[in-house]
Amino acid sequence: MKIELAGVGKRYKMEWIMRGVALTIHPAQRYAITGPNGSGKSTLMKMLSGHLTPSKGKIQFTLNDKPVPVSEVYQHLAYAAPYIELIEELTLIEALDFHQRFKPFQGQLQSDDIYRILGFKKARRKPIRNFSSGMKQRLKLALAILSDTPYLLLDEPTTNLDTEGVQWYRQLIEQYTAGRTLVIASNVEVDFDFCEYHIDIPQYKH
Ligand SMILES: Nc1ncnc2c1ncn2[C@@H]1O[C@H](COP(=O)(O)OP(=O)(O)OP(=O)(O)O)[C@@H](O)[C@H]1O
Repeated sequence: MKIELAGVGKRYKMEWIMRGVALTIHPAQRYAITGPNGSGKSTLMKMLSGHLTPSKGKIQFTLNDKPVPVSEVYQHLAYAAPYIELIEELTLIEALDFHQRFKPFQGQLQSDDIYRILGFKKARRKPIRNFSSGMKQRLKLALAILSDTPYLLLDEPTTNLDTEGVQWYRQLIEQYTAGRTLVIASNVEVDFDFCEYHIDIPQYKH
């Protein structure tokens, strides 16, 4: 996926969160969006996902040299973020089945492989509402990273993860993101230090 932003700005009421964003996210490259709390990382991620319309300027999505209408971007996208909730009523088995109906997993990955990758096989019949916050975060990340989509957005990926969880996240990135367009919003180096490009939000504040 290629994403081109021209003169993009976002305003909530009278406050401009960002202005004059001109950048191109190139296919199969990895980008980090950085900036202090409240600077607008999530706002930019939501615009990059097609879920939020800019107040000013234009965003164009292109896949394999064909334009993608903003209403269809979600079909090519996997997105994990604190504000995108899991369905808490489902058990893990049900959540994986439900997810696969809309977004198949990569290659030959079956539910059994996903349990193994997640590392909590015993929780298969547990409702997600009873998962710990770290387990929920692992599940969110696995659903997004293991999906077979060309475009992947991760907002604050290591929230609630312990040291082992952070290493687990980095290994998933290494194994399952080759050839995909990856954008990570975070303030924690370990989340994004492997990204080729860094986009610092404060530069768009003026
Ligand atoms: N729906 C909304 N209505 C009004 N203001 C909003 C809305 N969403 C975000 N904002 C404001 O936009 C600014 C940027 O918020 P955003 O969540 O994008 O920042 P962030 O860089 O992701 O922050 P954090 O690191 O704390 O997650 C904040 O001042 C926030 O209050």
